[in-house]
Amino acid sequence: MRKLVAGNWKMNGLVSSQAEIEALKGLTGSATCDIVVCPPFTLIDRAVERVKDSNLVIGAQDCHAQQSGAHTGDVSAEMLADIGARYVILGHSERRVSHGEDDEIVRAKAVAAHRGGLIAIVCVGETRHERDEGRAIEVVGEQLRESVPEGATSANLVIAYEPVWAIGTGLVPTNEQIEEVHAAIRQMLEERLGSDGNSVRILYGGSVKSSNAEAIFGLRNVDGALVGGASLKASEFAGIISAAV
Ligand SMILES: O=C[C@H](O)COP(=O)(O)O
Repeated sequence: MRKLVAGNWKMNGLVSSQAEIEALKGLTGSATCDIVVCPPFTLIDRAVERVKDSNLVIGAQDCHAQQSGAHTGDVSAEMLADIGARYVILGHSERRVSHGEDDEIVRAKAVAAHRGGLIAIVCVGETRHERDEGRAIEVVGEQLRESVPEGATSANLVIAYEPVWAIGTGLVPTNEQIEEVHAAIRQMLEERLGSDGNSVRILYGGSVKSSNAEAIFGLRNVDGALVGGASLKASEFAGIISAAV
């Protein structure tokens, strides 16, 4: 399966940061994977213009479940599609924790993403405590079952497995731990989507760097990465992308 490497800039980036996208274009012209950059809302419009005629596409980090209405401060999937975004990250643990987003909200947002024509990158992952209790697969399974909407297909859905304890910490699960969870996700996707579940890309996220990317991409059922901090610097992100063969 062709790999997908997505960069989540989180709440980072000013207009001047567009230079990183320009640099990334120059460094990834011969990449053999799909590449998505998800800057903050404020930069999406400009970023879409920048990546025209390149192999980069632009995504967003969230969307509202409704198409329009009295939702101060929110942005709909249709608005994102309207300015050229192609993907949207949903259910990131930073939103599940600090914005109280539960699986039902994530599912409603995924429905909205599909309605708006966006590809939803749905994030799942256990906390340290849940892993220590031996509940990682149970927790991820529950999130997956409840967050993935009817109508999901390999064309409009990507799953990102992000153990909460590995995000921004420099800690990475063992190869066995990653393979075990990704295999469980694959099985659940097959049960849910039939043979098409085999074609849904499952990304790993959490402290991915150019120095560990090759090993992670070599694991079974790892179809790419969702990269946070290391996506902010074009040269480092390009190093990850070049490992995704
Ligand atoms: O969305 C990306 C993840 O939260 C991973 O972040 P990180 O690469 O900084 O650990």
